[in-house]
Amino acid sequence: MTRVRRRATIVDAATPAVRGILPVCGALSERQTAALTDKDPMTSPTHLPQDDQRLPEGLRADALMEAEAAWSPGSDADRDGDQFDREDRAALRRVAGLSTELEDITEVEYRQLRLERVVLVGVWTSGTARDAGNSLAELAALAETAGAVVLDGVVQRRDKPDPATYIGSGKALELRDIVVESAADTVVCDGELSPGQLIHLEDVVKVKVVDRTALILDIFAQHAKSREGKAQVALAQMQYMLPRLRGWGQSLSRQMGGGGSGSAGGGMATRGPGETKIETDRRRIREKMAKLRREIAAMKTGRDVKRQERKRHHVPSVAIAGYTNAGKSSLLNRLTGAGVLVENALFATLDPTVRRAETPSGRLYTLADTVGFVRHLPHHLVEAFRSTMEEVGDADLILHVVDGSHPAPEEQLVSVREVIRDVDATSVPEIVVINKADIAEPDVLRRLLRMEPRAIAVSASTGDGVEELKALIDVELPRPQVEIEAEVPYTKGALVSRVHTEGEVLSEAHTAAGTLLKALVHEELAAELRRYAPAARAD
Ligand SMILES: Nc1nc2c(ncn2[C@@H]2O[C@H](COP(=O)(O)OP(=O)(O)OP(=O)(O)O)[C@@H](O)[C@H]2O)c(=O)[nH]1
Ligand SMILES: [Mg+2]
Repeated sequence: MTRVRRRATIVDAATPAVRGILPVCGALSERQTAALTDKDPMTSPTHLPQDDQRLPEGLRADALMEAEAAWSPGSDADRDGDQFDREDRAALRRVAGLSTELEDITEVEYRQLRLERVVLVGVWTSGTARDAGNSLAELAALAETAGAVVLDGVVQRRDKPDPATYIGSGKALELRDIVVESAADTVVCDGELSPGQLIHLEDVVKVKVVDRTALILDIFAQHAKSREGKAQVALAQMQYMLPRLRGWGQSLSRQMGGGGSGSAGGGMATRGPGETKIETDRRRIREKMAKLRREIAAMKTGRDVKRQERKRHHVPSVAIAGYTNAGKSSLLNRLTGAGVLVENALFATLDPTVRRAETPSGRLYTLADTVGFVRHLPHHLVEAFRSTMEEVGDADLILHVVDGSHPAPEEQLVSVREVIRDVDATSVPEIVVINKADIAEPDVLRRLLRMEPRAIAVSASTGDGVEELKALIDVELPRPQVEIEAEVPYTKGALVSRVHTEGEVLSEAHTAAGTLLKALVHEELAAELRRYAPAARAD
C-alpha cells in the first residue's frame, strides 16, 4: 500500500472552518429519516411484537450473534485493543439513543455521525502513481469541502477493487492500524462501494466507512440553496440510500427483536403480517421519491417557460460549464459584474444562475453559471442535475472553463466533455477558457492553447484576457440573418431599441420621417420592420 502524503489539495487547506457536528455523510438526517418514515424516532410508540414474525429460536440466536459481533464493542476485544478507539466507538453507538433500540440502528442513522477526522483510501487500478495521487488529492479536497479534517491517505495497487472489502483484506487490517494511529473516526473510499463492501470494510476498520458518492451527496446537501436544488439533492440521496437500507443488522434485528414489550432491544416489526420494517421504510421512501419527482418536474416546467421566453425574445444564451472550482462563478462575475458566490470550495455553486450580459458591440446575451462537474459524478447526481445541465444543452455557446493551474487540466476537460455528451450538448459550439492564467505554469498554458483550437487564456481574478474573451463571445454568438432597411417613425422608439438589442445595426440615420435603419435581425423582427420599409412608404 502506498502512503500518499497530504500535499497541495485543490482547495486551500485552510478551508474547513470546523463545522462541528456534520450531518449524515450521504444519507439522511434524523429529521429527514423521521419525515421519510413518518414517525419521530424520539416519540414513536414502541413497536408491539408480532409472534408470527418471530424467527425460530435457533435462527434468532444466530442472528443475534451476528448482530452482536458486528456491533458490540466488547465482542471484538481481540481485535480492538485501543482504548481511544473504543471511546470513539462508544460515541458512534451513541446515535442509538436517537432511535428506539440500540441494535437496530439503520445504516442511515449510523451514517449521520460526525465526519471529522478522516483517512482516505483508494484503489489504484490504472495510470501512474501521480494519477493515483491526484485522485486522492481530489478526494481530500472533497472531504475538506464537506468539513472533514484529512489525516492520512493510502492507495492500494490492484487490478480491481476487492469485491468484499474494496481493498484487500490484508490491507484492510493495515488500514485499521493507520486509523488507530491517527485516531481517525471515518474512512473515506475513493469510489462507489457496494453496500456489502461498506459493511465488510467497516467490520475490519471499526470506524465509519463512507464512499465518494456519499461524500459528494453530502456536499451537495450542504450547498443546495434553492427549492429545486434541495429537492434534487434529496432525491439523489434517497436513491443512494434505498439499496443500502437493506443493511446488515437492520432487518435481522428488527425481525428477531420482538421479545420484550418495547424497551430497548425489543423493537420489532410493527407492520402487518408479511411486511417488515425495512419494507415499509422502503415503500415510504419510494413514495417520497415519486412525490419529489413530481415536484421537480413542476419546477422544471417553470424554468422551461422562462427559457422559452428568452428564446422567443431571441436573446442568445451562453452557458458556463467546467470542472468544480475552475472559476466559473468568478468568470460570470467578471463578465457581468454580478455578485455570485465565489468560494474556494468544491461545488460552491449548485443552483443555476442566469445573468444578462452584453457583447462589446452591444448585443445582449444571457450567461448561465452551472454546477461544477467532477470526475465520476455519481450517476444519480447526473440524473438529478440533468435539468441544470439542460441549460448547457440549450445554449448557443458553451464557455468551457478549465483551471490552468490544476495538476491535470486535460483530465478535467475530458470529464467535463463526458457530461456534455451525456446531456446531448455536443453540437453546441464551445470556447475553452483556460482560467487562473495568473497562477498557471506558462508551459501548461501553451500546451493547452496548442491542443485546443478554440481556446483563450484568462484570469478571472486579474481580468487579464477577459476583454479578448468578450470579443470572442461576440464573434461566436449566432448572428441574426435577415438584412433589412426600415424607416421607423419616431413614435415607435421601442422598435428601434429592439433592433439594437436583438439585432445588429449596420447603419442608422435620422430623417424627417423617422429613424432610418439598416440592420441584421431575426425573422420575427424583420416581419415587423417590413411595414416601415422605405420602398413601401414611397408607394
Ligand atoms: N488565482 C486565481 N484564482 C481564481 C481565478 N478564478 C477563480 N479563482 C479562485 O478559484 C476558486 C473557485 O472559484 P469559483 O468561481 O467559485 O469556481 P467555480 O468553478 O464556480 O466553483 P464551483 O461553483 O464550486 O464548482 C476561488 O477561490 C476563486 O477565488 C483566477 O483567475 N486566478
Ligand atoms: Mg461556482
